Amino acid sequence: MKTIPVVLMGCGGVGRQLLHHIVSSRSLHAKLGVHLRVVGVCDSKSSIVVSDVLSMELDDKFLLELCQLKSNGSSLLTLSTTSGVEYQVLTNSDSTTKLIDIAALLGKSMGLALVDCSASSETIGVMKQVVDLGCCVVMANKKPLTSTMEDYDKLVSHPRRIRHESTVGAGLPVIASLNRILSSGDSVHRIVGSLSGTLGYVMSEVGDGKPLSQVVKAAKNLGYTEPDPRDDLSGMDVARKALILARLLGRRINLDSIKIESLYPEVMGSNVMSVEDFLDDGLLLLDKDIQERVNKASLNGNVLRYVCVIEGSRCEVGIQELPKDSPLGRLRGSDNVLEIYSGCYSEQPLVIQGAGAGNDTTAAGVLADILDIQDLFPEK
Ligand SMILES: NC(=O)C1=CN([C@@H]2O[C@H](COP(=O)(O)OP(=O)(O)OC[C@H]3O[C@@H](n4cnc5c(N)ncnc54)[C@H](OP(=O)(O)O)[C@@H]3O)[C@@H](O)[C@H]2O)C=CC1
Ligand SMILES: N[C@@H](CC=O)C(=O)O
Repeated sequence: MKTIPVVLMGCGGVGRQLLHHIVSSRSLHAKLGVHLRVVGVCDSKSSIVVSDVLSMELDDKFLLELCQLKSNGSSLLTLSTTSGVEYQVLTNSDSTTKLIDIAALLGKSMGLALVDCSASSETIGVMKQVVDLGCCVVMANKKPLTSTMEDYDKLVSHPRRIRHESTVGAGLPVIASLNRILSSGDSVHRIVGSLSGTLGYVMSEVGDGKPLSQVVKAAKNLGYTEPDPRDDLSGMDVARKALILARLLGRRINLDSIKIESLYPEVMGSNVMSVEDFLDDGLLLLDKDIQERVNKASLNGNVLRYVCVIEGSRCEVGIQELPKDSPLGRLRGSDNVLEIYSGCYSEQPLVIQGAGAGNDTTAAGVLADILDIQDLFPEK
């Protein structure tokens, strides 16, 4: 039996769903000869860590209680459990030091998978250090890989120990497929796709005549959006995915090299209004403009789609008018589609399509990534 010690950073929609998947997959994992031993869980303010990371785990009862607490909107600091687990609660200032200590201890013995299901840039420092300490990192969070080239180079310096399938297309096998193509020596010359579950859903719903202000709220309730939906509507979340793909193709570029079209003006930015004000008031002001664009496209037999194009030195994300019956035009709901053109796929692209957002599919992608690195962990 292999045991994979896991520390989870972020127990929001995706992180909690991951813990649920881990708990409900116990018997499957036992058959596969692997056990995921969760030794720590962190939120934005604190961390909970077992007293002895070499031998103990946060048991399933504890993990489910923790999920319940977080889904009620409480901080980990307020957890009181009926499970008998011995654990420590650390505040933010002590959490980083503790995580590094754990990584130093486990990295050279039984290994550690540090899983980033936060939406924060604050995790980058600790992620880089644990990589140096011989640990594995698994990410749903796009921010570490879209930081500076220096941060990126450090994070990917041990490719076998990093997995980030869910950063692009949620649970879809985008990164794995691209890595397979690239490792065979095939060269990818064009990627075009619809890479946002939120914007895919928004575009197909406003195309059906629903107001933007209504469908963005629905996308948030369905778990498709980033914590602040403006990260989706600004195009920034798609730009991050484009950057991750472009860097995978070997382009040494940063976010500021990407042409990005925003669906809202700067006066509705996060430095001007709160998320609540944007959702309640700001969005209403955008309804008319988007509906006019939808109607104009419709007169030409077209629909609006938010498209990512990576080709040569071109890397851009924005709204395009496309024929209703094109692969992107036919997309519905939160589905993503990605067309990859390469030497082997030159006339007809390799196409990857399916649900591209949602806590369930994203967490499933993260869990599959953790299992994918099991060979790096010793048999017990
Ligand atoms: N939802 C989806 O469809 C997809 C999401 N993703 C990515 O998954 C990630 C998580 O998304 P989601 O679960 O929806 O986001 P949520 O906002 O629901 O959860 C984020 C969690 O991260 C915690 N957090 C914030 N800062 C830190 C920090 N510095 N250290 C540790 N934890 C921290 C938050 O803590 P607190 O509870 O205290 O606020 C919260 O628990 C995002 O990066 C997103 O881009 C990727 C693909 C698809
Ligand atoms: N907010 C993102 C979630 C996945 O990355 C999206 O809508 O695609």
